[in-house]
Amino acid sequence: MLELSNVEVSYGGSTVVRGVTLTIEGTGTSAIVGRNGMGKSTLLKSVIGMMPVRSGNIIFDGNDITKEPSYRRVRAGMAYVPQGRMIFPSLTVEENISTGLETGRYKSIPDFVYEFFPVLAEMRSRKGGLLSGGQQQQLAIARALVSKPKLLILDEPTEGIQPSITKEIARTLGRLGRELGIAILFSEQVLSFALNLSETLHVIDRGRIVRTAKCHDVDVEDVKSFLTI
Ligand SMILES: Nc1ncnc2c1ncn2[C@@H]1O[C@H](COP(=O)(O)OP(=O)(O)OP(=O)(O)O)[C@@H](O)[C@H]1O
Repeated sequence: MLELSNVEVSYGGSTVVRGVTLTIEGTGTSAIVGRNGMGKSTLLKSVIGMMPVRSGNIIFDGNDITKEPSYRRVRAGMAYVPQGRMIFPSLTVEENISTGLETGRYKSIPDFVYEFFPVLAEMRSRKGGLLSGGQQQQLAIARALVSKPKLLILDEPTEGIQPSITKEIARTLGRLGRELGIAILFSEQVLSFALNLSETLHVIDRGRIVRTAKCHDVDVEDVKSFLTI
């Protein structure tokens, strides 16, 4: 579904993603793990089109989208949940989710969104800024779902969220993948969350993918050595 070949991304003269090549299958869940500042967010931003690539190619669903603007990537079936969630604090839950309807896949919020996130149904009239971190994360995922994505991209979904809630989010994301057939690609620093949710693990270190493994036979100690300072 998604193929990155030799992707390089720079801020000015400083290259932070260095020759990344990876493939994401049409179903299933893949994690990119790495320490702070290793290039996870920058890599995901280049996939959704918020950062231009300096060289390399991105193929999505058989089409070269390397030069396509973000809105076309969303139309083609990608959705993105940014780090820090970026919900609109002064809009209600329902209004926040409705901003995702602009792609036109659904005319109104489909029922399945509230079925996956019942807490959002209870709070649909509450302002987004009054929600807890975990509820805001669910809101950001719900907003991404109404564009009917084939690939859901999440940047550090556990950041700033209590462990008990991250377990619930992992369960819900797993269900979304299985029941709606959405492929999931996310970045993470919390290895337990990544192993719990994903089938394939990629380790990023100083802008390079240094390990790729199926989660069931990953060498956990080896991966941990890239996550600790
Ligand atoms: N807007 C920017 N301008 C210049 N350098 C940047 C910018 N954003 C990120 N960087 C640098 O690029 C490198 C990779 O950052 P990036 O945010 O992609 O890492 P990350 O692995 O997602 O880390 P984090 O967990 O902190 O988000 C870091 O050295 C960072 O300082």
